[in-house]
Amino acid sequence: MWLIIILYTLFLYVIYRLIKFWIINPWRVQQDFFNQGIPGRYTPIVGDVLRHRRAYLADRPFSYVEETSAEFGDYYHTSFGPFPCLNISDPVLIESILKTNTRFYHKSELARAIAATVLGYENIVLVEDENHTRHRRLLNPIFQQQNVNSMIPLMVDLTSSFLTKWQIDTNEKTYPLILDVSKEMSNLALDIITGCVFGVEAMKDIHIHETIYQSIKIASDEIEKRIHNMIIIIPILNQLPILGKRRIDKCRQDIKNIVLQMINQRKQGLTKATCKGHDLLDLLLTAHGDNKDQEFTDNEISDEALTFVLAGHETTATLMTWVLYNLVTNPDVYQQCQDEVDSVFSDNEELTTSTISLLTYMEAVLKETLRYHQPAPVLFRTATTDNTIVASDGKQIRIRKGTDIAINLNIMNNSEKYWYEPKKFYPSRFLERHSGVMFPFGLGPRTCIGQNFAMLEATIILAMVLHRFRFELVPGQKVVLGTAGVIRPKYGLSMRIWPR
Ligand code: HEM
Repeated sequence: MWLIIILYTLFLYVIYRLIKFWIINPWRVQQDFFNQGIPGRYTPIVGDVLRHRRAYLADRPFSYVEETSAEFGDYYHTSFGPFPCLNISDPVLIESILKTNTRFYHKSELARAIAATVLGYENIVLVEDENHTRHRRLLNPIFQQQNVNSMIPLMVDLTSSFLTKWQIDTNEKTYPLILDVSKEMSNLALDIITGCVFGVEAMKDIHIHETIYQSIKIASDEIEKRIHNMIIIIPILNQLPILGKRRIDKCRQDIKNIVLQMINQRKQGLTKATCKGHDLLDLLLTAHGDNKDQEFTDNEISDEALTFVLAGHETTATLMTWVLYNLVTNPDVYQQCQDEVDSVFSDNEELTTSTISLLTYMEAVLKETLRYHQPAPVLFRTATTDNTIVASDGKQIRIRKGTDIAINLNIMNNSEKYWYEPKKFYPSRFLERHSGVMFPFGLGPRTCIGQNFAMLEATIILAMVLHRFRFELVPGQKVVLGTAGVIRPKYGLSMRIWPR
């Protein structure tokens, strides 16, 4: 009898917790927003998940956010399943969350669930508070401009050997090549980041190369599927070894074993960096800030190395894919960029810090692409404590602990409030005085640590690609923004390519 009562009570308790989690909590948070006069929409249980999904399936993934922002403005509340969310695209609020009040905000459970699937929790992307400060203090020097600049020859070599794959004998009349530049840029960015992190010698080892490449590709595909079927946001279920989780765990373990083996070999002096200065693995092995006791353990080094690869791979590949698209769809811009590249290469010049600094229009093209097709368009945070933030119109917003914040950077990038003719791809705005605001690499203490690296890499790739090849869009294809953390084209991006 007692056993039945206990089981029954337990059952009621579980039901109560579920109702509290799925219905009562989101309702309370959203009701609180309504009471403060903040616009928004409350849909019990599913929240706006179905609206997101409909927009994605209709090949207009951003239409949902665009339409909702147009309806409610620069701050409004919705929920994503059981997660109540304040959506913001107001620069003052963004600065408040990412910079001024950063101690009240952690990475959101959703962002954590996605990143931790492959990276685990002990890496710079996911550690919080003092632990993050320690990681950042040790890692910041690695990405100082002089260290990054010392990798220019390596980036040039890696890009050059990748591009030989596009160079076939012209007599074969096989041109134009028709390639999915989205895939090509993904492979090229992976070559560069793995070469710069682990060294070219290590990546020439077929076993290492295949394990890392295959594991990253399989894990990324599985994660993308788990984002779209929403399994990734469902607590407990997302930990079960089903729906790709087992495959992802295996990839994670395979990469980890290889990276630990590489660290061991580097420590024993069996391998060395192949660039003029140090590669990122060297720099990680010697990172100890002011205090030797603060050095990273091998496990941490392995996690950080993999973090650089994952954080720096698809982001840069996405930027390069959209920059090529923006060039071929804007012939005047393409021509101006091409002229600049040709003038730099005219005297058989090589790419060095000084020749790269001459590519000012190209820099503007890259910046305009970051505005127009921001690779990481939405950042997520969760409030760790009740607090109040103030919007640019002076409105005070009380945020309850546990509320998610979706920072819609792309809405701000495309808003007439901040940009002149935002729907136009117009790189020259970055050569003129402009009052636009954008944060393509985030803001505050968690701003992208690899941004110098990324901009340098993007400039080198674009300069070399334009110097050697000519591009045209394959007509008639469906070019659609995809969303899985970064905005790669959903159906790829086919281009015709000729040597110059
Ligand atoms: C165009 C290329 C890139 C873009 C658009 C980009 C964008 C971003 C953004 C927006 C953040 C902030 C995330 C947040 O606040 O939630 C970030 C963080 C980060 N990025 Fe990048 N990134 C790029 C390339 C790279 C590269 C090449 C690397 C490494 C070599 C890298 C490593 C990181 C790391 C480690 C963090 C976490 C920093 C922290 O939490 O302290 N990123 N990135």
